[in-house]
Amino acid sequence: MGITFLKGHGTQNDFVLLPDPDATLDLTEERVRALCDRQRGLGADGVLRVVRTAALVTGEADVPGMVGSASDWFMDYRNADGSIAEMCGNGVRVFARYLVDAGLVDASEFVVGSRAGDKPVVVHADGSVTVSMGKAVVTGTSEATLAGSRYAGIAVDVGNPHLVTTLDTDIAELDLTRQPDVDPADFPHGVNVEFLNRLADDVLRMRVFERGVGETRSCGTGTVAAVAADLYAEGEDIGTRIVRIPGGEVTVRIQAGDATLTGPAVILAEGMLNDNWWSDPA
Ligand SMILES: N[C@@H](CCC[C@H](N)C(=O)O)C(=O)O
Repeated sequence: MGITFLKGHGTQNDFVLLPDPDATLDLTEERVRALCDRQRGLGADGVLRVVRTAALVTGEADVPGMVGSASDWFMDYRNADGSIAEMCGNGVRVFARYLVDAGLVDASEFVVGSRAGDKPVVVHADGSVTVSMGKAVVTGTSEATLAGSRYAGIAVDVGNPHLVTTLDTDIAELDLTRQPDVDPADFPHGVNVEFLNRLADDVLRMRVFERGVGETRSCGTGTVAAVAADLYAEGEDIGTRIVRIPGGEVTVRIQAGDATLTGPAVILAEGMLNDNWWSDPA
């Protein structure tokens, strides 16, 4: 029979989508790791399981963010290493694009459920998607160490944890093949680490080392954290920035109590997973 999958990306942060409306798929860590592996699997930064929220209410009642949700569809996000994360800003935009393209939602504005709560989305005619991420909260300061250099950073909670460092030197020179060291006391559940250059007052360049993945070509929550940290450093509460990442660019607008993220969201392929491989992903 096979298991349907789709492949999508948001500014080259790429995902395998698994439509699972009735929440029947057994999505183990091993299966996620195999799916995301770029040699033995399809290759992706993460997996988006597409589940009806009502199916989780009866089937997986302990999923955070789902209780009291006004959503019809829940984004069950997994990192490439199989770990679960609370939120994925690019993922939710790709998820919304899929729901509309597949005819599962007949509206351009709706709510997607996630472990970080309901996220309102707007699917635009030009292919881009805006998500309201809620409030990005500056939680303190810390530092990251990379190749012996220490970088002061601002910690930001966007539903998931981030540490944003702003450099005077060119971030293109950084070696992000290795995970930056951080203080585990500050980040007991790990952290996504962003490196920024300010190109202009309203334009940032960013690279990111994602928790549970490694360097990715974009991170939606990371871009929101970056703008929140940049505004904080400038002594401002609200503002809009274009964030250039290796996979393209997004626009982040921070207002009182909310942050919106806008950028492209693409579904590029659909296929079937072999049942034998799913039973025993080699
Ligand atoms: N790429 C995502 C973030 C995915 C989760 C992150 N790796 C974590 O563990 O918190 C995004 O677009 O936000």
